[in-house]
Amino acid sequence: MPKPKKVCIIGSGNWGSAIAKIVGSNAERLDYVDNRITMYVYEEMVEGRKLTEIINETHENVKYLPGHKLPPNVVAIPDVVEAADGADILIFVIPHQFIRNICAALIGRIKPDAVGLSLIKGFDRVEGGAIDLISNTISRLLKIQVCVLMGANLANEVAAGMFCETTIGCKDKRVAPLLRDLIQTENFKVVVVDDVNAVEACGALKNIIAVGVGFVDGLGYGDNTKAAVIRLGLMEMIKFVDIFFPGSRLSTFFESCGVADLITTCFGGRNRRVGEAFIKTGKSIEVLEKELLNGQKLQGPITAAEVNFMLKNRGMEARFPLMTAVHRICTGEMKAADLLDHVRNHPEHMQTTFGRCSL
Ligand SMILES: NC(=O)C1=CN([C@@H]2O[C@H](COP(=O)(O)OP(=O)(O)OC[C@H]3O[C@@H](n4cnc5c(N)ncnc54)[C@H](O)[C@@H]3O)[C@@H](O)[C@H]2O)C=CC1
Ligand SMILES: O=C(CO)COP(=O)(O)O
Repeated sequence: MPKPKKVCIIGSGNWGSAIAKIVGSNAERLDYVDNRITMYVYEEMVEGRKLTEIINETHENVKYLPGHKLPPNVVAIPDVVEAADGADILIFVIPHQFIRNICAALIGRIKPDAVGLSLIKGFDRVEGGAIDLISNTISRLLKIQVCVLMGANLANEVAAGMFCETTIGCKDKRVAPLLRDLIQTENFKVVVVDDVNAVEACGALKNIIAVGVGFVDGLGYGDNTKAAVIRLGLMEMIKFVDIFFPGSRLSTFFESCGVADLITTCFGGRNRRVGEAFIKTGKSIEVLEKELLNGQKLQGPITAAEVNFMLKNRGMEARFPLMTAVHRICTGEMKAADLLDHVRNHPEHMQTTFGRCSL
């Protein structure tokens, strides 16, 4: 009988805690998974007590997922090396800006045959004026295989057990069922596809579009305008994947990680909410993140900056007017009121089978 697989969750924010609830309870019934799930918690004081102590005593992440009990087999650990010690499966779920520091601490300290599963949405700036997928960065630094999980998964709804779907991107046919069964529940349905790059790129890019949709809401435009911006955003996502991840499949956009995640984030996500508040209050993104999110981190504006970094370096900003406008509005380079002018002549509007009217 092989030894049960040890699982470590690296991250304990809103999504990290929701996924800990699922993985902890699945571990209790799966005989090939070790019952003890370790969860790395970035230590902080909450009302005079350490967050790890609160989680381990009350089984609730009172700061990032209040109102939901974690299974008692989920153990909060403030040291990432200790949490990951001996783990066969490492679930990465931290805001993407912290991934390099976390990996730096783990280099040479994890099992060489461990498998990673990244739930992280964002990109990493790399040499040559480019950006890379977070899973590639983890894989490169830690020298392990890294699969991804992305989907229309607002954490609070998942934690409440409301039905949704998700997408795992995994090329390894032996690993895929293991990850699926570790994550899947009656109300959290997993579809596995092997188009890993597209799955992850969708998850990262939709956060930029959601910020733009927040601007649309803040400016008081209607639902038709919102739908247009979502559609143009989707077309830019497809074009981005087509250019930078050739060989990806269009069908992946119809999985939960694609259109569905774009829709849910553009209606119920933090990026949309902060985008709207940015317009209505005139405060900076950084200030609003602090004021509205109670320690949770916004991914859209920094992802917009990462994408723009590469598009600018390659002279491709004009091909992605919506993503470019979102970045420029966030940084104050462009007035939000000019958003629609920027997308009115979107390349998508030039795609017509008919030529100019000659009547
Ligand atoms: N919240 C959601 O509904 C969903 C989030 N995601 C993605 O999951 C990833 C993680 O997001 P959440 O769990 O929502 O986190 P969060 O935004 O709720 O919480 C922030 C987390 O970062 C930690 N942190 C703060 N400073 C840190 C540092 N210097 N080093 C390491 N950790 C630090 C905090 O302790 C906290 O756990 C992101 O990429 C996000 O886009 C994906 C799907 C759903
Ligand atoms: O990724 C998400 C839902 O799948 C959450 O989006 P927000 O970060 O905008 O809340």
